[in-house]
Amino acid sequence: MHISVIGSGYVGTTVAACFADLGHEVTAIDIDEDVVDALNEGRAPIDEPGLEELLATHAGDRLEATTSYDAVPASDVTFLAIGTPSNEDGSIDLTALEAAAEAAGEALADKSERHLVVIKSTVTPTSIGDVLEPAVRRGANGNENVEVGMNPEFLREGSAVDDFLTPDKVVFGTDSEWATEKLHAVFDPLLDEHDADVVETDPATASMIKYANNAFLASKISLVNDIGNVCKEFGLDAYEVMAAVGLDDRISEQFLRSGVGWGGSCFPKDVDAIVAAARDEDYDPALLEAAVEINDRQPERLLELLEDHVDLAGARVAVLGLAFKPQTDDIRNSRAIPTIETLRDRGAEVVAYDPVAADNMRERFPEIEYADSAASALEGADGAVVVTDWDEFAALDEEFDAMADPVVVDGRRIVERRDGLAYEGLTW
Ligand SMILES: NC(=O)c1ccc[n+]([C@@H]2O[C@H](COP(=O)([O-])OP(=O)(O)OC[C@H]3O[C@@H](n4cnc5c(N)ncnc54)[C@H](O)[C@@H]3O)[C@@H](O)[C@H]2O)c1
Ligand SMILES: O=c1ccn([C@@H]2O[C@H](COP(=O)(O)OP(=O)(O)O[C@H]3O[C@H](CO)[C@@H](O)[C@H](O)[C@H]3O)[C@@H](O)[C@H]2O)c(=O)[nH]1
Repeated sequence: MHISVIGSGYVGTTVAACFADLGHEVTAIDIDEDVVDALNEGRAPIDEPGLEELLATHAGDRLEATTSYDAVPASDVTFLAIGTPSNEDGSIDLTALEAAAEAAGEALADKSERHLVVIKSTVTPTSIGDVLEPAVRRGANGNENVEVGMNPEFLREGSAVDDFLTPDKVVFGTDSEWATEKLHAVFDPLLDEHDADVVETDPATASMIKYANNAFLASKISLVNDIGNVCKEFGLDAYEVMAAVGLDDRISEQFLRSGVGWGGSCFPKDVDAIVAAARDEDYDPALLEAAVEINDRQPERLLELLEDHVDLAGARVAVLGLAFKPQTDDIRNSRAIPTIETLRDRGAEVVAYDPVAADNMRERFPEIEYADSAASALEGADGAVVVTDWDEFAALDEEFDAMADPVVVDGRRIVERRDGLAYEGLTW
């Protein structure tokens, strides 16, 4: 099958490389020439385990990249994997996706066979019916052969290839049996190798499934953080409590790690977008609003615990971990950002360390100091906070002895407690 994938970011590149690996002929389309050149040379424009190997194997053979939409009508199915960022009020900004949808439609205006355009981006339930399908139809000049469907993506950064190739479920949101069959033809090579549930529904429901999924996971972490804060007040260990709670199959042991909260390019943006979409319909989703509020509060609680030991004004504070989670250099909505902002507001001198994300954070905070190891960040510091659970922080030991005052507040339960170190866990 020939598949065109429009947008070659985290999702588009992973999806294009994996489709090629599953035996499809794939054309990746992006407006960014550097991205297109990288793909054609078999290089990954983003850092994801296993992606470079797939691109090196299939580039120039089953996978080609271009800036031109000419490949769209030549393909059987087109996927749109364009960013859907937030407007100031948290609502979804469809500008880039709408433009790409219209351009895909234009490329299909003269196609005489049926063609399926699949939205892979995360979009609110009314986006397809109100904005994206009309954009495709406008571009296609009313060509009845063009149909629009939805196939949300559940991969995580840092394990994108593996997540895509071994999903728990795939969701097909379509308006016709023909479109559902097309999506089966795309995914059957994957489903032959890997047993996943297939959910067949309409495009709006498929869109909502993606938001419900992310809203549930983000709220699960906020609930765990709320319970964790309560545990801390009672002097109890939230990890011991939640390990037992997670033995209940209805709850599951995953996503029970309490701490400084959730960040990244998806949870904050997607929870904000579905809250804004619900408010637009005159419904206030109280639990989701509370999930955001609890998440916003955790960095403040981290620093309150530090203030029990250190007067922040004039203190030198080491911030360990800048990425929104380990195994990535992505700092988007990292909890390190409000942590550093508040430290600076309170007059602290910040020295930051991350194994890979420091360059990205330097663009956000050029004025703070960046250390090239955790050890040198800790040297002479009056206090330290842990924001990202990088494995290397678990090995820190005598490095704490070089602090002016060995105090650490751990926002991820990664540092080992030991004698001679004033250790505070955020929720334990
Ligand atoms: N990043 C994730 O982990 C993840 C996971 C699941 C779903 N999603 C969703 O998938 C969508 C895409 O996210 P992403 O992280 O891959 O975005 P991204 O910003 O990494 O990539 C988008 C790409 O689209 C390209 N582009 C923009 N306009 C274009 C146009 N008109 N024609 C062709 N290319 C164009 C950009 O140059 C960029 O390379 C979003 O809706 C996101 O919420 C993301
Ligand atoms: O028990 C946990 C698990 C995660 N996190 C935090 O939650 C955030 C998100 O983590 P994760 O879900 O691993 O990363 P993402 O790459 O953002 O993936 C999420 O967002 C994607 C984009 O929508 C979805 O496709 C994925 O299914 C969904 O897990 C990070 O800040 C983590 O530190 C916790 O605090 N505690």
